[in-house]
Amino acid sequence: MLTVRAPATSANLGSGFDVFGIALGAPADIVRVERAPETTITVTGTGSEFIPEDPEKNTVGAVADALDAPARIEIDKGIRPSSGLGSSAASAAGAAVALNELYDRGYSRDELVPIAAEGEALVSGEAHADNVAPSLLGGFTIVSNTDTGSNVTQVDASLPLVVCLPETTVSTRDARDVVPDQAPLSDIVDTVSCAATLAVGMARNDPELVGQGMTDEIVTPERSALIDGYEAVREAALDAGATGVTVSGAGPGVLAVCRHDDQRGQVASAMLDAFEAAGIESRAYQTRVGAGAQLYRE
Ligand SMILES: Nc1ncnc2c1ncn2[C@@H]1O[C@H](COP(=O)(O)OP(=O)(O)OP(=O)(O)O)[C@@H](O)[C@H]1O
Ligand SMILES: N[C@@H](CCO)C(=O)O
Repeated sequence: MLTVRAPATSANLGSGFDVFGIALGAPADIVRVERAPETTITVTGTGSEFIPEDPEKNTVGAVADALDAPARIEIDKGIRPSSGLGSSAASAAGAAVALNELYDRGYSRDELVPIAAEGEALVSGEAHADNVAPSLLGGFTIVSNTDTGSNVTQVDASLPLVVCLPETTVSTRDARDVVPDQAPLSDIVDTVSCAATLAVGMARNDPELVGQGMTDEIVTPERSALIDGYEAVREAALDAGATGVTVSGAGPGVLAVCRHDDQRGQVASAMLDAFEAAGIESRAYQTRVGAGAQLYRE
């Protein structure tokens, strides 16, 4: 049996809607595979009661199909679904790495990105790759769509992070419905400026530049309105020393970038307290930008 640990991810980072993503050190999904005449799936772990085991409906089923790699697949969920932490993408990325190895398909990690994105198409209606790319490659990723597919640029960034996850859910489908079709040119100019600043910050491991570049006035204001307590949590994290705060992926997770590891405790406490003051239970992960999916043999 082959085992893969596939990390959670945070997409968008404010200014990079559908483009930027980072791998998180924690949490993660564990995906185990062994050859079988047809694909079967079992799901255990956090939120597993909301995840279909039917291969036609689970992201890993789409990946097994795309790789023509039928298998008995066990998913142990460490990442709650509809969290904004790339739960569905982590399973897909883990399955892509595991099945590629199991059937000796020989694809590189870059080549597995569009294959794992087939799973995302199944659940959100679009094969967006901004969660599967960092889960496969680790670090900070930039996904761009071209006529011939998608290109991914990756940087091994290293930054201290806090991700605070309220006990509420937001489905990516619903969160995509509130994204505006058009935006004023001045907002687009500001977003490009922020995105460029953030990318340079990642390349330099500079939390000030990354935090500065996490602002966007087009998508995040609409998305954050779906998260009760968001503004208070954001302000609390900034007051506690975070350099930037934004919605993680489609939400409701909230991502904060910190200057150093020791600061994460106070930022996490501030975010938890602000959610609690809004009457919402939450949990916080004190983590860092992490590595991509890791393969183990048992
Ligand atoms: N292996 C899987 N893991 C998690 N969710 C899955 C999986 N397969 C199918 N799903 C479905 O995908 C949906 C969750 O995906 P959704 O995109 O809303 O949230 P997410 O993956 O946490 O992240 P994000 O907001 O970061 O994209 C749920 O309806 C869930 O049942
Ligand atoms: N970029 C996607 C990622 C979902 O995690 C979105 O924000 O809808």
